[in-house]
Amino acid sequence: MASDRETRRIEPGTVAYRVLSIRMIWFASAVIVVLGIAVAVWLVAAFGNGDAQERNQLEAIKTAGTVVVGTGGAAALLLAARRQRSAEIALKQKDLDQAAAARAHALQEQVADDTRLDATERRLTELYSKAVDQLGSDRLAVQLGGLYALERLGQNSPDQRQTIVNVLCAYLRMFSDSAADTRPTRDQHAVQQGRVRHAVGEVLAAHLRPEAPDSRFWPAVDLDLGGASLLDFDLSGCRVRSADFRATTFVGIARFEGTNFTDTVSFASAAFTAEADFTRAVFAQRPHFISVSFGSDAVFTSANFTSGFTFDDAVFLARSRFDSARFTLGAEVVSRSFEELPTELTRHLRALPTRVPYADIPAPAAGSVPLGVGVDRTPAVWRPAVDSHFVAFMGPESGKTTLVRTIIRGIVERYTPAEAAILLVDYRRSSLGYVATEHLLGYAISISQLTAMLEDVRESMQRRIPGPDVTQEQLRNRSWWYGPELYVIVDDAELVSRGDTDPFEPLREFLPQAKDVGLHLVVVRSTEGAAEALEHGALNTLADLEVPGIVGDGDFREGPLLGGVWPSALLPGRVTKVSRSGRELVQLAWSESDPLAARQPGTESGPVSG
Ligand SMILES: Nc1ncnc2c1ncn2[C@@H]1O[C@H](COP(=O)(O)OP(=O)(O)OP(=O)(O)O)[C@@H](O)[C@H]1O
Repeated sequence: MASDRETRRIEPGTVAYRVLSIRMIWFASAVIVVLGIAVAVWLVAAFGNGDAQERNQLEAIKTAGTVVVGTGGAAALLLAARRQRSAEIALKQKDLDQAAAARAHALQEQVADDTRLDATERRLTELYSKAVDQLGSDRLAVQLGGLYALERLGQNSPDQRQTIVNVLCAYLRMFSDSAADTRPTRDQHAVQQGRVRHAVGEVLAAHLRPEAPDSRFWPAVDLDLGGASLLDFDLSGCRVRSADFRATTFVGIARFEGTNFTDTVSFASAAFTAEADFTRAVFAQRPHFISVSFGSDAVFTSANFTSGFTFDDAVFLARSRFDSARFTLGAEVVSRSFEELPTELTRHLRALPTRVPYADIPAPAAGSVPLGVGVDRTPAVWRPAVDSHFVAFMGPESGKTTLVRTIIRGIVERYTPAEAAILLVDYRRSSLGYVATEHLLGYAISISQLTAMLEDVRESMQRRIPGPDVTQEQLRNRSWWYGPELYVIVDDAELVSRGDTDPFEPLREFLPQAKDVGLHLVVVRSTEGAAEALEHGALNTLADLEVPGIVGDGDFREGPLLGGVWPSALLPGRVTKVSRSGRELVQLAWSESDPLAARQPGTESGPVSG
């Protein structure tokens, strides 16, 4: 009760009011009843006789009574008004209380939401960390489990997709040794990693295809695969936002058929070891193909370059197809064949003629044997006085014998028989009768002939080894022996050195000191099995000596053969020439197989057999 009398302390915005007590109501009622009885008794006693004066007095009393009643009515009205006001205040207070309760409820919900979000985030982080751990496991099943857990996470949580794609790209970037990727391996760990990488590539592509079923498409994804070695990469039909393939090596066919790049894309310094298929690809921004190397066919048929392109210093080792491709020239969109495009678009694009007649090669410096022409049309040469030996790896029907003949012709044209003697190893007899000059010291078509010849060579080389009495002056002038330099030239070397048999073993010890003894070994062989062959025998010594050579047509799976250069599907005569000074794209010289004697009148002689 005491609290009823107290003025309630209410928050700002609420109204303070005093409550009428029950005791006060009883007291007022009793006073009124007593007052009424007293007035009635007094009226009867004072004015009961009815004369005029008493009537007047009674009237006055009635008036006074009326006034009193009126006052009471007014008081009642006041009370009613007060009651109304308090009811309204109560209503208003109720509203305010309800609003406060609603606010408190909203706050509670917010806290609950935050807690829920925290829990979800924690769960996601746990799942994510676990999946990433699994991906890094040593066991295939665990790795694949981690990969598919990440995929599910991305599928269920759209805001996590880019992060998950980044993780997958980072995983692929861990493998950058493209040479190792081509070597056949029995190492279980490497085989397992290959499977996981393949699966990662498939998961990425599966979520980048707009027509993927069940809302599996992840839009607006950026790819960062710079520097990676990607095996049989297939992004065909995908739509990605930006893509970074700088210095990426594509091992095996790279498929970008119908791929839509909606933002920037760079293939700068990338290497395609096999075919690159960009048929119907769409490039919304200008793609960068600066210094890219297309080891095999580059197909851009019906591709759409909506903002032009940059192919500065790109190297096309094989064919490039741009038929029906669409380019933007200024404001104009054109669809022309690549050859018809203005040079400002194509001026940096390097291409070589498909056939260069030997006679068209500009005369090289003295002592240089011409091989063909480079992209700038300057002669590509072998300088026997500087680099004693030379190796060439080329595919079937790609110009091996033509190269052998070109080298022989270069030697014959530059040196007299007294200066250069040729021992030609030609099991296929492709060049039988080609060297009809005295330069030809021997012509071996079988292992027995070759073995006997090489034994002779070994003996004569032995005699040329500088003895202890050779002076420094003699060493400088190489004047302690006289005779021609010996060029041992081997065509189709894969037929000669097979398995563990290497007939050139007797020459091996002389290869490092070739300049002292005047020995040159030229090995031309098929790219098939070349990586294996480089591990053994004389070829292995030549590889250790980092001799110059060429890598041409062949299966990229052989891996890099010389100076990190891979064989790839190339046109006949097209090769990469490798030397200590770098690599050069070359079209080898073409010439008919007329015997050299026809050009060397007076020096004619029959081929010398074993
Ligand atoms: N430098 C070249 N430029 C253009 N085409 C060439 C060149 N060399 C060879 N070819 C083409 O390749 C064909 C095969 O040439 P070549 O016989 O020299 O190849 P190969 O590799 O020795 O063949 P094989 O595998 O039978 O030994 C030639 O008939 C010619 O059409």
